[in-house]
Amino acid sequence: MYDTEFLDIPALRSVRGSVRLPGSKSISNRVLLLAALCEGRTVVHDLLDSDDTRVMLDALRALGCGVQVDGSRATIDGLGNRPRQPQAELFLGNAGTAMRPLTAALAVLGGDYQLRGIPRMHERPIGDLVDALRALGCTIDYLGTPGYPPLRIGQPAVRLDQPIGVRGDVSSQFLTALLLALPLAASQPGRRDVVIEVVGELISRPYVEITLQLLARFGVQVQREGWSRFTIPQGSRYRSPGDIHVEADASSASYFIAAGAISEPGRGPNGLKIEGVGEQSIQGDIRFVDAARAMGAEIDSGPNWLQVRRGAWPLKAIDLDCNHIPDAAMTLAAMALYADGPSTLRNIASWRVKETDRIAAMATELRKLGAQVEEGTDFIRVTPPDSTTGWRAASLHTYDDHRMAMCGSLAAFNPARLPVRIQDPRCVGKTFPDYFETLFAIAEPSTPVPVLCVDGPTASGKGTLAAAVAHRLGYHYLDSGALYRLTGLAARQAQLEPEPVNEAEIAALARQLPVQFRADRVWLAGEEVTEQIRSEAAGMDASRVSALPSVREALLNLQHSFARLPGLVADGRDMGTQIFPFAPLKVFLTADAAQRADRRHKQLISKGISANIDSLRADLAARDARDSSRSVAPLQPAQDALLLDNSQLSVEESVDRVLGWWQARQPF
Ligand SMILES: Nc1ncnc2c1ncn2[C@@H]1O[C@H](COP(=O)(O)OP(=O)(O)O)[C@@H](O)[C@H]1O
Ligand SMILES: Nc1ccn([C@@H]2O[C@H](COP(=O)(O)OP(=O)(O)O)[C@@H](O)[C@H]2O)c(=O)n1
Repeated sequence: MYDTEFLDIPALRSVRGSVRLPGSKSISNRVLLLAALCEGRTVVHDLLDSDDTRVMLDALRALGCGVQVDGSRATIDGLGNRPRQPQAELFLGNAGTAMRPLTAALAVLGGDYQLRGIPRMHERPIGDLVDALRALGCTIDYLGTPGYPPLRIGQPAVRLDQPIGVRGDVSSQFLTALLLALPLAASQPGRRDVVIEVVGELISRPYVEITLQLLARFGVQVQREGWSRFTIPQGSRYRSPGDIHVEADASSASYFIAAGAISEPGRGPNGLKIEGVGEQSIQGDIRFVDAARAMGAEIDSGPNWLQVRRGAWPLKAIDLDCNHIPDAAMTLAAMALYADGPSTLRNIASWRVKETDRIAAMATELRKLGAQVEEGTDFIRVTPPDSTTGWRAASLHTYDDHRMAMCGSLAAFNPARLPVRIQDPRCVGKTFPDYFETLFAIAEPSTPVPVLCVDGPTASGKGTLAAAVAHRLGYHYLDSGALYRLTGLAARQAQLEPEPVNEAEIAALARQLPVQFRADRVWLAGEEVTEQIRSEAAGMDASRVSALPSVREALLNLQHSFARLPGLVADGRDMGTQIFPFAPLKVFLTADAAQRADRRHKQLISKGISANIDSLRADLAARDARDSSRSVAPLQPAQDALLLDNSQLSVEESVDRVLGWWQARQPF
């Protein structure tokens, strides 16, 4: 997951290959609650690991439920009809799929519970559900603004003699919450059928369909008359299905369906394969497939997969009632940027009470990209930017809304080849923590991947600066010196002196270097050598092998392979002059020699490596001299490099200076 302030996505041309998507949020949280409410053990497979599922798991633990998570598998030991903790304070973040059903279930079961969330959760209405539960005899108090969380739940005196009325036109989650909670009441001895009547027209019906299907998997068959009356038969009781698999998230699939539909056709005919969900999915958002087809996408499907490629181009504008796919419809708004005219998405009033006011947010952000957008209480109309002159490079605000961030990324496929900035990219953690990594793994950029080079003499602080800048930008990091250090070590291990007589053999080793970088650690042929290559002796060997032209040549492809989406910060001696000559920013970092020797001395001592300051100064001078005077790729600033002498600067000041230069080169 990108935990950066923003993420700059270079212009993208196409997607190809295959993606496996994380489990559905709606199914994951429903299944977790159902598993907690029944007796016995349920093993949940392919569970989504995200902010919203984590708050649900934490809540279930707080209620005394047995919860064990191992990767994407969770083992839940259910509570039966009674939480083991009669009193608890639950923090539910911004997860509507946790807040609403837990409110209903706990209100029916009774106890002393407080349910809270982040500030936005306290602005998301819950009054209709509370009204329905109070009419049923539940005790619920508002702890803040009436009609909104936080809530306090007490002991109920449940009455089932009347049908329970609930509004269906604000959020279908209220009905879902009652459907999940009321089997607990129906299972009590002597109780009667429980009848729920929906007041107003029910929106987002497919989500209710998911609820009904999952209730059936857990042993409760709800009878439904149209979409207005639901009966839970007397004596209904939750029974664990034992094992249950969560489908991949159909809403998450929508971004990749869209990407496949707008992706330039590649060399191969097949487009993008999406695994984990097929057209027969129980999730309502799978109907996004029809909308995408209407816009021109070519989509094939099998039992658990979709295959997408571009069909009509530009896409065909649509005018669609999106009530049945409220979440995935946001993706259509992004696809509308590539259509042949204005597209109108109707019946989407529920967007206004989601993670943010999504109609207003979408209108504001799409306008930044150059689209004309008209919004009403329950519709949005998007007129795309002119494909040759209308696009703008934009920094998109994401409103702590995962879908705004994922939709925004689709603007990177713009024909003007402009990058797009996604602010606060970590908000995708709500449903799809690795969304951007997944996108980058299958996307091809339409312009070279941006590279920021930091070159300079030994111990000037290149590695420190480059790694920090990479971290702040969410970019990959290449420590090219480590490759020469590794080559030096490989030569030693092969009993080869780092001398010109052995040049061909050392170059052969460098070409096949069995190296792996993971987190901050380095492996050579399966052996961890992170510390070993940091000694001054290893540095000296590196300097010697690096003077051999065929060794430099042999390491070229490996270095280029680090330039991957979304970008790279590379440090070394010749990043800007030889390896990435077209890099948009090159920094030549220096500090005076005494300072550098002193820094290196402190650095080695702090790592527990003994060092002598005098010999360090001498080594440093020798290395500077060799690196600067060698015939190939001598250490020197690129013509277009910016010089930074950090003798008097702290690390943070150097990082801020370089980020400032980088920002000045961005179009937003
Ligand atoms: N601007 C700076 N001010 C003070 N110390 C620094 C600065 N930059 C780096 N250092 C320290 O100097 C040492 C050498 O830095 P390093 O990044 O390993 O250099 P290089 O990669 O150029 O050999 C490290 O201990 C680092 O913390
Ligand atoms: N791009 C690069 C990086 C390192 N090198 C060589 O590899 C040696 C070790 O590089 P390094 O960056 O790890 O060294 P320090 O700057 O940390 O001392 C340097 O002394 C250079 O001779 C190079 O020639 N070209």
